[in-house]
This record gives sequence, C-alpha cells and structure tokens, in this order.
Amino acid sequence: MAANSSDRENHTKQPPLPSPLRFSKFYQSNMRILVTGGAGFIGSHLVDRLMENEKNEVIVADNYFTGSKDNLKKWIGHPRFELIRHDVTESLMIEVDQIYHLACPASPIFYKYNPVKTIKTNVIGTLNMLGLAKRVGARILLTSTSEVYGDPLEHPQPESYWGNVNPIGVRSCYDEGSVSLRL
Ligand SMILES: O=C(O)[C@H]1O[C@H](OP(=O)(O)OP(=O)(O)OC[C@H]2O[C@@H](n3ccc(=O)[nH]c3=O)[C@H](O)[C@@H]2O)[C@H](O)[C@@H](O)[C@@H]1O
Repeated sequence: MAANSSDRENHTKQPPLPSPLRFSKFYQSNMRILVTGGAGFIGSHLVDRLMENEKNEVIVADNYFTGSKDNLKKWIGHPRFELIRHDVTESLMIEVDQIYHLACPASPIFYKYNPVKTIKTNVIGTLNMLGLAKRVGARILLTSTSEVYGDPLEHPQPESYWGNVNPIGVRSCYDEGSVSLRL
C-alpha cells in the first residue's frame, strides 16, 4: 500500500523522550555528564568547570592516546567523578543527561600517525556517541576546530560554508572525518 502524505512528512523518527525520572528531584540535583576526551587539554579544563557545580556528576571516557590521567588527578577518587579507559570507536552503554564529545587526536602529528584510526574515531566514535544520546535522550555537544574547513576561502566561515578541503591530502583523515559529521 502506498504511504500517504502524512506518513511521508512524519518519516523522520523523533528521538525517545527522556525518562520521567529525569525530572524527579534526584535527577535535577544530579546531572550526569559524559565528557569523551576529558583527559585532554580542553577536556580536562571543561571537567574542572563542570565539577565546580555540586549538582554535576562527571564521567570521563578517554583512551589516553594524547591525554593523561595527570590532567584529572585532582578529581580521581572524588565521589562525583568517574574515569573510564574507553575507546569511543567501541560502543558505550551508560545513563547520562549530557554528552560533551571531545575525543579525537587534535594535533597533526597525532591525527596523521594512523589516518584510518583517526577516521574511525571521528566517524564511528561520533556515531556511537550520537546513538547513545538518542537512546538515553541526552543532549550532545560535538566540538571541533575550524581546521575542518581545510584552507577556507571565506573568513569567518558561516554555518552554510562547505569548506575547501583537499580530500586526498595528508590532513583529510581529520578534516573529512570531522566535516562528515555535520550532515
Ligand atoms: O581544537 C580541536 O580541534 C580539538 O580540541 C580538543 O582537543 P585538545 O584538548 O586540544 O587535544 P588533546 O589534549 O589531544 O585532547 C584530546 C583527547 O581525546 C582523547 N582521545 C583521542 C583519540 C581517541 O581515539 N580517543 C580519545 O579518547 C585523548 O587521549 C585526549 O585526552 C578536542 O578534544 C578535540 O576533539 C578537538 O578536535
């Protein structure tokens, strides 16, 4: 049977609503936040800010490729903090309210070290985090630098700008991987 027009209009499945427990007193006073790449430079500073709020519980997932536990040593053992050695290319089942997705080698020497792995981290890692956000109804923030636009012909780059990336260049594993996630 042919789909009617309202079926077609509604073909985009909405994400599930957050559990009603999310609005209970317990959850309001305990926002569970996942920071991937939280052992890195930007991630660990973000963790410091998030931990300042006593209502936050912070979980860091990091494979320590470029980050270090040292960056988080002041929080290790804190009751509102948890550190997991985890590679985002593997799925992660965890109940959280917010996700800051920062796990990716950022510096050229690291992201060019193993370009295929960099693409997997960018694409599979981010799809895993988007899937997690969808399953648990969490809000997600994906970060990256304007380097993903390659060698841009416009400054500053508006949201509508497609970028000027060399798809076969040595940086493409980072640029193309990150930019594909904006689809
Ligand atoms: O400006 C940017 O482009 C970058 O800014 C930050 O990166 P930054 O803090 O400067 O870099 P690092 O100190 O290397 O932090 C990256 C973190 O991700 C972790 N990581 C890296 C790769 C990986 O596969 N998994 C993973 O957990 C590293 O161990 C590290 O802790 C973000 O973490 C990057 O996602 C972003 O691409």
